[in-house]
Amino acid sequence: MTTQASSFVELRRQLHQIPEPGFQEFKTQAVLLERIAALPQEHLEVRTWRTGILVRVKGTAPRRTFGYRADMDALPIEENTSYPFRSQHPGYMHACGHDLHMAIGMGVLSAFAKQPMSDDLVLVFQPAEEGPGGALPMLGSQELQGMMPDQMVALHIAPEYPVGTIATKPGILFANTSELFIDLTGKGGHAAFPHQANDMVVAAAQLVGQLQTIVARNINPLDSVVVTIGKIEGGTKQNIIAEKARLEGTIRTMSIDTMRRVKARIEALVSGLETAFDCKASIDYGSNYCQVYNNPAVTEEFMNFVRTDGAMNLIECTEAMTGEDFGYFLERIPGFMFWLGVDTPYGLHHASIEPNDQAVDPAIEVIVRYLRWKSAQ
Ligand SMILES: CC(=O)N[C@@H](CCC[C@H](N)C(=O)O)C(=O)O
Repeated sequence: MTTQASSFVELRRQLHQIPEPGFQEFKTQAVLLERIAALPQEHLEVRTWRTGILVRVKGTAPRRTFGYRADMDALPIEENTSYPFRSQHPGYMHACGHDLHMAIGMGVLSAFAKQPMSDDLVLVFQPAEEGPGGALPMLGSQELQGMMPDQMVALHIAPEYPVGTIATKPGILFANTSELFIDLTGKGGHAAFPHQANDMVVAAAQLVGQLQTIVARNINPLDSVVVTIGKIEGGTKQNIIAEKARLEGTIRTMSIDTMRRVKARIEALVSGLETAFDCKASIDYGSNYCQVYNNPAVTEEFMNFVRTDGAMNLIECTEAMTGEDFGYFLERIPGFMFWLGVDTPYGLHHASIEPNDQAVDPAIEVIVRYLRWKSAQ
């Protein structure tokens, strides 16, 4: 879609071309800061935190602070879209919609910079959502102190819904997550003498199969768990037995208790593998995100607002096994996250995902109307 782009759609397309991984969003930060500098400055207070940005828009008679968060980082994916504005950074792509999230955030910020509401607004541009997680350290930062919102909102694009759709629910929306890194060390050797070596490619292959038994055999079928291995590395050449292998994955659960159970099973299987293959194994759980829990009262109020407002179609959705470190904001601050329809056949994290950015302007407008309405309460 390249017809008649609004200023915020243009921004989305500009950001789409410069995808950067977590805590390396330098160009992204510079583009956003330049846009912020072009806004009327009299009500703004701008701070940076690492590669993130915090902007307070002072209200006309503030009683509260409303927060809006947009994440900034991209994924290590080689883009395969038909976009004329595709990624200029080989091996990186905005495949999770953070380019749209930031453009919508900038639209919300622009509206209030030009015409503040009575309460304060804090726009949070947050790095490193895909990993290692920017929300938790940002929440503990000096820069956010004194700007802490009383209520938080964020959105995530949803490929499966048409443009003009908002989907959310009270209570749990996204899962608890834990990254998973398993390193295996055996004994390398000549491909022709397997009895003199200890092959970590075979061990890794077995472990991938065994890990699938956790969901199938150890978890109550009425509970929901994901164990995904997204990457395997091992060996150096086709005729050398691999001394080392590494598995990288993620665990998703609906409760902390189940997360503990899954990790205990992984540890038991890995320990068994060490015995079975006479190898050494180590497990690293990387970064962990808490669930995204939508405050029921605030979410229901928002859902009623969207129904009454009538500009967008509201769907009460079910929870998903996605993760989001926005959960850490919601752990401390009442608020909610919602899905925004962008109507594309490819899913999140797919190299061919082409979110329809005609969703950007209606999203800005509904969020601005909602915040003005809330501030008038
Ligand atoms: C919305 C979304 O896709 N979020 C990511 C969050 C990743 C968390 C962490 N790096 C992990 O992989 O566990 C997701 O994959 O759900």
